[in-house]
Amino acid sequence: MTAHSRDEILAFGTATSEGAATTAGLDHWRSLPISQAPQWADQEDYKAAVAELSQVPPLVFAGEVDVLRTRLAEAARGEAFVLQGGDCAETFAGSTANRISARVKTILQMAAVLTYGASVPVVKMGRIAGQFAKPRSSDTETRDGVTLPSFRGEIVNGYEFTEEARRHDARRMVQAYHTSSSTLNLVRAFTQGGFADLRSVHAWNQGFLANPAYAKYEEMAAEIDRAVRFMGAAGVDFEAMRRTEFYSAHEALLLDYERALTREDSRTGNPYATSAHFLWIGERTRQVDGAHVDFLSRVRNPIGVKLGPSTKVDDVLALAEKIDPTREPGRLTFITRMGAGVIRDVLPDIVSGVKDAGLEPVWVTDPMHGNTVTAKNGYKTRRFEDVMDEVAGFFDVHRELGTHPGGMHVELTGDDVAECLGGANLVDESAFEEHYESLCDPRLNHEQSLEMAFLVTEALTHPDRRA
Ligand SMILES: O=C[C@H](O)[C@H](O)COP(=O)(O)O
Ligand SMILES: C=C(OP(=O)(O)O)C(=O)O
Ligand SMILES: [Mn+2]
Repeated sequence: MTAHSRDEILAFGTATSEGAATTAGLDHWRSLPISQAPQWADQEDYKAAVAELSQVPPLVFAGEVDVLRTRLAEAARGEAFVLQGGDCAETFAGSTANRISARVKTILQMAAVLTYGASVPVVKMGRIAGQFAKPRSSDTETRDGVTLPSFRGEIVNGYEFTEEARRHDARRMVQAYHTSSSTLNLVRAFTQGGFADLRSVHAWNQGFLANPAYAKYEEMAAEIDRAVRFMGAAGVDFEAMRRTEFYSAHEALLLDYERALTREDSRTGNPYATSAHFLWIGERTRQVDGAHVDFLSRVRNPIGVKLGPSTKVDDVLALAEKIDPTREPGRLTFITRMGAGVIRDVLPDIVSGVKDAGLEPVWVTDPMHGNTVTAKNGYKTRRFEDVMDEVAGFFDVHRELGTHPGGMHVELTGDDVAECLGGANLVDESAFEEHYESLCDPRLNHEQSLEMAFLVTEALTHPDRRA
């Protein structure tokens, strides 16, 4: 996140539909078909929550959001690489200092590997400080003959399998806001207060050096240390290295929440979603005439859209026309999540259709969501080799078409969990019982995340070799 002026902070007003012309359509989504919306149990609680959220301070500022758009424009041109990472579903209880710092540190380490190894600036973004709402394949879940509403993320209901916990409780939106606020406060402190200093690159390593990814990281950190000492001796001013830009992002699934946190930038009259810098539209809610696409087309934040294996080129062009009619650099990111088995077959038509239409979005790979399988013992999991194969397919397709592989979007944690199978320090199913913590999708653990960063660096520096 970048420094912002006092004027910018004061520049937000509550975005009312009666305001400037640009904010007039902010409630149009309410008249459109909507997927994955909760059914709030208590209307009074709902009204009170929305009223409260309409008055709270913004979590992010217009100036920061505008800078991020320019960074994404660089990634679209192939001048930077985007790294988005974090939980599938954040939790209130998991939003502790230790866990947040482990996640931020993991992203910083991966970014250091990419920046140092591939000499490319990395746009760092967390699925953090707001990633609380989950779309589900099924509205209900059945256990031992009992059927209850599915868990939809802690902003909607609780994970516990009881009728009370699974009720859609609008007061949770307020708790999600406050948890996002304290999380982002810590992220800002870490990334602006010296924790992200590249001179700490060594101190971020936390694992046993016998594990290959940690050993490799240690080697790289020693090289960076040497380079830093050399630059220091040569009189380089390190002040800029103490801080790093770090952006927040989540799926903009819960439109009640997003609408209530939208504010008008009084400098321009433009509406900004202030819940996060970057918002994306999920695979299940990207209908071009639906509520989510309509609402997000009206805020100034850079917008991502997930694209799954059934995506048609015409849908993609229609989404681009609706969300980015003026073709503003950095406005639009397509996050492809095809599945390792089909990416080489389905991605080329989409990318070439977009290229032929003269568009230049950021192309990001999400190698997680097309590769989910159920393990023999019932856990949702992903194989590290499938994840890496999708990344390799993504690089292959963009290399063949002459387009830019602009970044990756990964579900990961800084903790030593066992949720995804494989990796150099082999995780197998027997570890799930004790070390599977995710309430939704399986994440790469800390070591698997680092391993991925090394493999992707290789793909960026030697495009002829496989990731
Ligand atoms: O990230 C989210 C999941 O992929 C999504 O919630 C679907 O999961 P489900 O099939 O378990 O509902
Ligand atoms: C639900 C998610 O992804 P997708 O919309 O791609 O399925 C997610 O990112 O957690
Ligand atoms: Mn997920």
